[in-house]
Amino acid sequence: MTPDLMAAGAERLARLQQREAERGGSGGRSAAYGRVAGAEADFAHGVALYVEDVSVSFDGFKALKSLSLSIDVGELRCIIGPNGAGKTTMMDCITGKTRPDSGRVSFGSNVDLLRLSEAEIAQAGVGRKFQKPTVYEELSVFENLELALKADRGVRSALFWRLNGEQRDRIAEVLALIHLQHELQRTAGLLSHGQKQWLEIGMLLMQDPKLLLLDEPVAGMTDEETERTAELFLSLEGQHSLVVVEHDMKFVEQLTEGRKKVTVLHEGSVLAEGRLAEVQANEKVVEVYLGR
Ligand SMILES: Nc1ncnc2c1ncn2[C@@H]1O[C@H](COP(=O)(O)OP(=O)(O)OP(=O)(O)O)[C@@H](O)[C@H]1O
Repeated sequence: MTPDLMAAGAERLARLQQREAERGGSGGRSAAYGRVAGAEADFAHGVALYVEDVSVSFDGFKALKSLSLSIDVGELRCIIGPNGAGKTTMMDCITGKTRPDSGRVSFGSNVDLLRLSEAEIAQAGVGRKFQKPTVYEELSVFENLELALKADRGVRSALFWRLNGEQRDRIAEVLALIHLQHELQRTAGLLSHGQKQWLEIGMLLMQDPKLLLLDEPVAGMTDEETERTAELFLSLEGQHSLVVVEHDMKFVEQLTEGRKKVTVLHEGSVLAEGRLAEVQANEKVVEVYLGR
């Protein structure tokens, strides 16, 4: 990128941040990208996330009932289940959007996520991707990734802040991972739906989250985009723990490669866990999915 383009980008970035500051901050949006020291998780036991005995009610309706599951460091876990099973509520509890009535949610063996705010949870290294892409449409692909690095800086320091070589390398690496290396100057609003989803995942990756929660990431994607997304997630496995909530069974099949564990949620708790073929043959699971 030329110095002119960079200066123009920085100005637009500053205007955008100014507008957000005037609106009272971007809340969860910037919170999702800032990273602070303080809540360092301990992964020595090989577990990235523990959800233990979590229950949530909404006006007496039990959305989660003693839900327990754990995700290993570097694991890619698909969570499936019919509509209303509690998948989104579970993610909301992990990310601090919903407070459970009881139970425990811990990041690594030591960070009690129930005591942290949504912003602190993001800062501790838990990234969340909602179903709808939420990139900054008026900024370029590059600027979106740059912003993901700068989000924890004030407007003035963001304006005068320049990327160092390592950060440029990281952006280049992420651009290649999300297949947008040839689109870096393209305005994000002009990208396809699938490309916007990848860009948002790229923005999360800029903060190097230990745990990534992805809610129906391939909804609305073409078959080719879905395939590429599976490749992307498989390439992230090992370096990050990924929890993927998905209804698209072909995609789940690609991700699990015939051997990984899948969790089936139903009526707020775990109905079955095991390899995809095993849970698909499970009578209770078949019953729940009957007619789907
Ligand atoms: N804020 C809320 N107030 C009342 N009920 C809620 C609230 N949020 C979720 N529910 C209910 O809790 C249950 C679980 O919802 P949730 O969205 O977690 O399911 P889900 O598995 O994500 O479903 P889907 O696959 O359709 O997204 C549903 O019956 C839903 O109607």
